[in-house]
Parts: sequence; C-alpha cells; structure tokens
Amino acid sequence: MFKSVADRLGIPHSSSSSSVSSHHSSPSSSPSSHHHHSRTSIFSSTPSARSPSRQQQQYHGRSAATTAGTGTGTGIGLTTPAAVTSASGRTTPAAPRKTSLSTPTQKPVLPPLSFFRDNHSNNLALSVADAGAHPDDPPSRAAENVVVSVRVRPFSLAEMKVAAGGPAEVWAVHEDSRIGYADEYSMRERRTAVDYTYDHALTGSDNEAIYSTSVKSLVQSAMEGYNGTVFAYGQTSSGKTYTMSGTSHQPGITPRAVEDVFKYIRENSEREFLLRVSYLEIYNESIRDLLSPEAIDLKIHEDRKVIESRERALTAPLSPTIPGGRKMSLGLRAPSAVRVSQLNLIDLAGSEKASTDIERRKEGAFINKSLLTLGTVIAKLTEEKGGHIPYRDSKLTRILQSSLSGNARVSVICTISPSFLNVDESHNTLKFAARVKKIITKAHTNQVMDDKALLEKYRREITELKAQLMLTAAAAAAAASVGQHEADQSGRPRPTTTEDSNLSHLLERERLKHEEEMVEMNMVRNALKERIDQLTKLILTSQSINTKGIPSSSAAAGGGLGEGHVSSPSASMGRYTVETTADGTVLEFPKEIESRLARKDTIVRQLQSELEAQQEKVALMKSALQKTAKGEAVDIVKTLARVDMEPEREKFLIEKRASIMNLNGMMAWQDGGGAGVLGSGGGVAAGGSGGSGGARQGSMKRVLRDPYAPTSTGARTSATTMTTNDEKDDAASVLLPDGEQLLLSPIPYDAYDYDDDDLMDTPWNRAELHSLRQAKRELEIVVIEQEKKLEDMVAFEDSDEFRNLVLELEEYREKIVGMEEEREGLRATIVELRNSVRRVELAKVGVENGNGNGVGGGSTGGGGGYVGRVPFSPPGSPSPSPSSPAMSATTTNTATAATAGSTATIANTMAVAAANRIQELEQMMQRERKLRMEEQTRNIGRIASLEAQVNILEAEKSYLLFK
Ligand SMILES: Nc1ncnc2c1ncn2[C@@H]1O[C@H](COP(=O)(O)OP(=O)(O)OP(=O)(O)O)[C@@H](O)[C@H]1O
Repeated sequence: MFKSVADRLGIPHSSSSSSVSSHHSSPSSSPSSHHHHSRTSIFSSTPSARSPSRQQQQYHGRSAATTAGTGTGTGIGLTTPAAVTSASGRTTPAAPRKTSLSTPTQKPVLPPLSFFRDNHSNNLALSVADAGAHPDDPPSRAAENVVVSVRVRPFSLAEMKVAAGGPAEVWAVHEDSRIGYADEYSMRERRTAVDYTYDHALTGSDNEAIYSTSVKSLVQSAMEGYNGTVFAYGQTSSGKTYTMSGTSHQPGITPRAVEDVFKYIRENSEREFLLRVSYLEIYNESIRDLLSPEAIDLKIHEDRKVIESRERALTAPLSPTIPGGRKMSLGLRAPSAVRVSQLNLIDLAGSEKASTDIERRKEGAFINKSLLTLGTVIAKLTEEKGGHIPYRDSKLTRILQSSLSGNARVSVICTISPSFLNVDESHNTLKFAARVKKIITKAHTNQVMDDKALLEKYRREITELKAQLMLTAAAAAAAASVGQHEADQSGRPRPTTTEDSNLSHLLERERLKHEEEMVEMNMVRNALKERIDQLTKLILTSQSINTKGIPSSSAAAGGGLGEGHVSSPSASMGRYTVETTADGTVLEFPKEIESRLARKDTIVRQLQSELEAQQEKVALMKSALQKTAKGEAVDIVKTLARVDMEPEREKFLIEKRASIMNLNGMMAWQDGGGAGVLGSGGGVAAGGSGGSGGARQGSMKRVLRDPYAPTSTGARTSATTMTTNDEKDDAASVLLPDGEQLLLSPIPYDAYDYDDDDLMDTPWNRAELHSLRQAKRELEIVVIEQEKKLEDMVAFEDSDEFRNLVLELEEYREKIVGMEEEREGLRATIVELRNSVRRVELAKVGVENGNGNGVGGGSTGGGGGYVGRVPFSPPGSPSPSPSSPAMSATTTNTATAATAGSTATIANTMAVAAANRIQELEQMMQRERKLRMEEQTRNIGRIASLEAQVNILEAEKSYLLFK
C-alpha cells in the first residue's frame, strides 16, 4: 500500500546514493571554509560543545576506559514564521518534496534535534525530532545493512621514524573498497593474505570524503524522521576523533552533520524545527552531561515523547480546507503528528580496550564495559540463532538499543593505523567491521500521532474513499447500461448466419464480463462503505475521548457520514449535538455536558483521594503493629544472646511469657473484646513485671506494658497522653492516676485515633490478628526451645560426666602448679650456677693479675686486695685452707722487696694451681650446663604440652558454660 521512500519523495530510486556519490566524486563542491564557518556558528550557540579538542585533551589524560554516551541536554529551538502554513500543504498529497540536502524543494516535516558526545574523545550525538509530519508519510525504509567504512590513516611522524628507510605499507586499499595486506608485507612477514570488502574503504586525510560517502545521506534521513547512528570504532590513535571531530582545516563528521542539519532547516523554511543537543560522556559506566558537567551519573529513561515541539508548532487552531472547497470545522485544533528522530554521533574508546576475557580481568575496574558489551551485542545480533541480546548490560548499548535493534540507519566507520606495529589490532578492527556489516536494520519514521492527527488522517481517507466510491458507482452504472444495451442488442431477432452467431457469442462474452465487473465494483463499493463506516466510528470514538467519555456506542450513529446525510445523535441523547455532512463535520459539545463531566471528575477525584488517605491510614496502622511484633522477636533474639546464666535465663523466660500474654491481650482486643479483654492482657503482663493490675488499664486499651523495660520513673504525663519515641529501645511512659509509672511499648498505638471500626470484623483486622498470632506462635517456640536448653544444661551439671570433667580439670590444674614450682626451682639452680661461673671467672682474672704483677706487688695493692676478698668455694671442690696460696698472696702484698723473689715463686706455684683448678671447674661447669640445658629443654616441652592440655580443658569448660 505504501510507496517507497524515493517514490514518495518524487525522486529517482537511486537518488539517495547518487547524491552521495556526486559529493564523493567532487568533494570540492563543499569548500571546507564554508563548513568551518558554519561549524563555528553552530557551536557558538552551545559553548561547551564548541571546544571538542579541549574535551579531548581533558580525557586523553585518563588511562581508564571510556565509552560513548548520549542523552538530552541543552536544546536549541528554531522556529520559522512560515511553519504553520505547512498544514495546508499537508492536505495536498502531491506536494513536491525535497530530494536531497543540496537541492531542497519542500519537505513537510518539523523536527526537534539533539546531540551526543562520547568518552575521552568527542562524541556528539544529534537527535532530530520532527513535528507536524504528514500523517501518511512513508513509515519505513527498506531493510538495509549497516554501512561500514574503513579508513586507514596516514603514517604519523613517529611511525615514519620507527621504520628505517621509510615505512612499508601494511594495508592495501583497493578502489573497489576491498582491503587486505599489501603483497610485499604479507610476503615478507609470511602472513596469510586477507581480503575484506566494505561499503567504503578510504585513505588520506580528507574528511569531506568520509562524510559524504558514509554519513551525509544518513543525516538527510534523520531530518526525514529516521533514526541514524554513526560511530567510529578503532584502536587508540587510529583516527576516530580525527574522523568524528576533525580539525579546523578538516572539520569532521560532527560539524559537517550539524551544518547539514541547519542547512536543511534553512532550506525548509515553511517548517518548524526543534533541535535538542546533548553532549555526553560515559566514563566507567556513569553518564555525564558535558554541557552541564556538574550533573553527574545521569540515568537513562525511556521517553518516547521529545514532543513539546508539537505544541509550539501548532499554536493556531486551523480550519483546513479539504479538496472540494468546503470548510471542515472541527472545533479542535489542527492535527498534529510529531516525528522524532535521533542522530547519534559517537566516538568510541580505543577498541583495544575490548579484548579477551583475560585482558578484561587484567584491566579490572577500568575495563570498558560499554565497548565490550557493544562487541557482544553486535556478535549476538549477527548470530543466526538469535537469543537474548544484552543491551541492558551497558550504558552505551542501552542508549543505542533502538538503533542497533533495527530502527535506525547505522553507519560504522572503522579506523585503522597504517603501522606494522598495530597490525594485529587493525586486523581485529577489520574483523569487527565485517561482523557489523552483517547487521540488518529497517528504519522507520518515529511518528507520534495523537488522536487529533488520527482523526484528520481518517477524514482524509474517508474523502478519498468517497471519491473512489463515486467513481466506482459511475463505472458500475456505465457497465450496467452497456450490459443492458448489449442484452437489448442480443435479444433482437437476427438472421442466423455464422457471422451473426460469432458476433452474438462475442457480445454475450462481453456482457458477462461487464456483469462480473459490476459485481466486483459492488463488492468494492460495499467494502469502501464499510471502511467509511468504520472510520466514521473511529472519528467519533476519538472525539469522545477528547470530550471525556461520550459513549462509543453513539459513535455508530456517525455512520451516516458515508451516505452524505446529516445525522444527529444529539437528538437521541438530548445533551449534545454531532452534525455530520458529506463534505465536512461540525462537532459541537454543549457546555452543559462538559461541566457535568467536570463535576463528575471532581467527585471521582475526591473519592479517589479519600480512598488513598484511608489506604494510607490502614498501612500506617498495620506497619505499627508489625513493627511491635517484629520488635518483640528481635528483642528475644538479642536477650537470648546475652543470657547464659540460669537465673537470668529464668527471668528472661518469665518475661517472655509475660510478653506472650501481652500479645494475647492484644489479640483478644483485636478479636473484638476491646477495652475489657485488653485489660486482662495488660493485667497478666503487669504480673510479669511486677506492675499493677490490668483492670485499670481498661482505659488504656491500646497501651502495652513493656515487661522487660526497666521500671524507672520518667517524665510525668497525664493518663491520657503518652510520650513516644520512634526508637524501639526508648519506651514511652504513662503516668497512671495512682501515680504508677507505666513503661509502654515503643510503638505508639495511640498515635491513631481509632474508632469502633477498628474492632470490627474487617479483612484488615483479621490480617492483623493473623500476624499477631503468628508473632505469638514464634515467641512460644522460642520460649520452648530456651526452656529445653535450660533443662539440658541443669541435667548435664548433675551428671557424673560433668563431675569427672571438673575433677580432671582440677587434677590438671594441680599438675600445672607442680610443674610451675619445679620450673621455678630449676630456674633458681640455673641462676645459682651462672653466678658460680661468674665467680670462678672473676677468681681466674684475680689470680692472673696476681701472677703478672707479683714483682711489683706493692704498687698494685688494690689488685691484690681484690683477689684476697674472693672467698671461692664451688660446690664439691676442696675448701681453701686459711694457709692457702691465695691467702698467702695477701700477705705478700705487705712483704718487703727483699722477699720478693721467694714470694714470686710461691705466687707462681699458686697461679699454676689456680689455673688447674679453674680448668677443672670450667669443665665441671660445662658438663653441668649441658645437663641443665637438656633438662630445661625437656621441661619446656613438658610445660608446653601441659599448657596445651590446660587450654583444651579451658575451652571445653567455656563451651560447656556457654552451652
Ligand atoms: N586521516 C588522518 N589524517 C591525518 N591525521 C590523522 C588522521 N587520522 C588521525 N590522524 C592524527 O592521528 C592522531 C591520532 O588520531 P586520533 O586522536 O583521532 O585517534 P583516536 O582513534 O581518536 O585515539 P583515541 O582512541 O586515543 O582517542 C591525531 O594526531 C590525529 O590528528
């Protein structure tokens, strides 16, 4: 039913690509200075987008992975005065259309538009929304593959330097867009030849060429309402940013696209456009608006209404003239359909960041998740078996979902480095490009139509159908008269010649043919009538939506429209009038109905908000009760953890029982008993904590005593008020008339003004009761378990096993004490021995001194005196006699020089004896030391093993105690 895009645009089928190729073949047709000028002016309206190189510098510094992003940001609104007049153009299907960006004629579209930007380099995405489109504009393009271009950049200076004798070409780019290893390179490096064919394969620095071959037509379709996505993929430094952003001399794809967008808008002055520009970055999976850098970690929302432009585009109510010259007064504003499209221009992070799993792990937190997911998504999209496509795994793929899943024209520019150093990554890029090439997309216009637009569309269709109907009727009448005429002719008596019979045969055939045609036309006519009825119904239905609920059954009354007579459903309804004519429609909805409906609306709204308030109240009460039950359970668990001694345990159990009674009371009250029943519950609870009786608490029906809160006295309050605190542990208190301070459940039961309904058998009360019972059951289980544990513990402490363990423990303790004593004794012996050794050593030194200084003994009296003071008696050694050489030596100190000779002899003898003795003692000492050392080692081992045993016993003991 729909014509192709080219047909509808009134251009040859090849026009889109021919306009591209003409640009490609004559790039000079768009002088770069012109682009430069435009780019500057565009960016000046969005200052932060003006300096992509600054952004680039800023993000080049990062080692972390980054990826493309998008979103909505600063909007640029453009309104052209003649825009509204396009409405009449819309009603003329034959209106001439624009053929290309460079040779515009007329295009009935009104787009808003917006931009994107990516990672550390410059991503700019442009989204174009088009308001006021023709309702019957072409809905979709033919299915097409992603346009894949490969661009090999020139050698950089550094790369030239690396290659001695000039860089050898690695890649050969052929004119037919094939690319593979250069022969020389593959021979030298013994690399298997590869051969890839893409849509475009380019070299050099001319950005106009890449734009016109790979992007220009896509920008054109974006302006016509088709989504478009362009992204540059490739290793770091392969030229993505150069391609997307370019330089001042070679503006890249983004400035050229922006310029074309504005050019298109200029050339379609009868239209109104809304442009939206966003310039975003995805860095480590968080989106940042580069036009508003303080807004960080933006969220992605699915919002199919970029639509505000429609209102601006259609500020004046219109009365379009339909063919036939009659006015169609709708009582409504002009139909409005908004076409929204997006053009995403994305500069991805370096492809080397999306490699194998191992590398992924290596890069850890810095891995470029978006880029990896893009790879996965593309791989999945091209897999035959299909399955789940993980668009939601990364921000980039989420943003590109609608493009990648088919509703967009996509152009991928894969950039590679010419250097042999990067050959493997370049090859990976070529493989990626080949994979992407397999993706098939089928873009369609994102036309958003509201009921008014639909109404208009249906009306137009009705008019067309009626015209067809009239033609059909005329043709049928003609056919019938011809048939009749032929029948008349054939009914006449004629000579029965062979010629005549041939003629009558022919006439008969002709007649039958006409009859068939008539039947067919009647069928067509009926079908047309049916369709008209159906459409008329739809019109009234959509009208009824607009006027808040006119029953759709009344719409059927509008069926008369197809017949061209006036139909007045108002007569039957008596409240409103719907007048239809063959040429137009006047729909009037009396104010009375509207105001009645408005009143009803108000009542409904009031009821609704009342209902909500009630629901809120119920929810609050419920949560308060649940909180209490929960609080009880938590308290029990907490207390259990603390209780490990029997008396406390018992106390705890008593308290728990009391709280169960409390819950009983609460439930009894819930069951419908009210004050009295709760009073008894409170009474039991009071018993648990030694408080006063429950009868008095009848007046405190929603107040619960906290059985295990300390019964301290707090602030004095009246019996009818209570102080509460949201904190569970802070009990509220109530001063009873007799002066007793009651500590209450932390949950403010009196916070709500209950009425008798609270005691009624309502589903909510039942649910509440149910949850209370549940809480009680849980409490009971806890208590039973605890009692069981307590009994076990008591029984165990009475058992022989426990007594034996205690005895054993005592034995070990004694053993340890004995060991400790023994160890101390040994330590003392060792110390004593050490002292002995020291004394012997000193004695030795003294003797040696005496020997050396013997001749001049008088002058070294101090030394001699020292020796004389040494009372040496090692254990087991013969005690020195008072006439011993040592003692004699003392006397020699006072001898005269005349007796020096004999004294020296004596001293020598003594020294020899002393030396021998010392040697003897030293040997003894060494033996002794060795023995002691051995014993000490044995003792240390014993002590260690005993200590270990003690530790085990201690552990066992504490385990048992804990149990
Ligand atoms: N076709 C080209 N002609 C001339 N110079 C180029 C071309 N492509 C890239 N260059 C230059 O090579 C260098 C690296 O290019 P570019 O910054 O665009 O790489 P990139 O792929 O964006 O790297 P990254 O992923 O690190 O951002 C730049 O100095 C750029 O000007």
